[in-house]
Amino acid sequence: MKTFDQLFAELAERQRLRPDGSGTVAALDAGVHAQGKKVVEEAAEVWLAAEHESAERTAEEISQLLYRVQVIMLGKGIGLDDVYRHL
Ligand SMILES: N=c1c2ncn([C@@H]3O[C@H](COP(=O)(O)OP(=O)(O)OP(=O)(O)O)[C@@H](O)[C@H]3O)c2ncn1[C@@H]1O[C@H](COP(=O)(O)O)[C@@H](O)[C@H]1O
Repeated sequence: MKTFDQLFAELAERQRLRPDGSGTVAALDAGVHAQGKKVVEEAAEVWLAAEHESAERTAEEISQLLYRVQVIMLGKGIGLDDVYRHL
């Protein structure tokens, strides 16, 4: 189990070290257009799961959405504090 902040730190490390086989590195290299499509896709899956599936399945989709949002943040050079100060 990990928190939003812990995942972000892990992904930032992937961005820095670029280990072979990292899906995050591939997603960052794919660019903002592909990253944005993934955010929209996962957001739609959250909505559909919330309407038609269990809370557990919905939570799983939400975790994937959070991951995709973090990829966008890293690609754009946005840190956690840049977002949190708007909350
Ligand atoms: N939390 C996630 C995570 N959530 C979602 N995903 C990616 O999103 C995919 C699921 O999304 P889709 O529904 O679009 O599935 P898909 O279309 O079959 O997948 P793709 O073909 O798009 O990869 C997963 O297969 C992963 O590729 C994630 N990939 C990685 N992480 C975590 O990120 C960290 C770093 O991962 P790597 O960079 O791969 O080492 C690790 O702790 C991982 O657990």
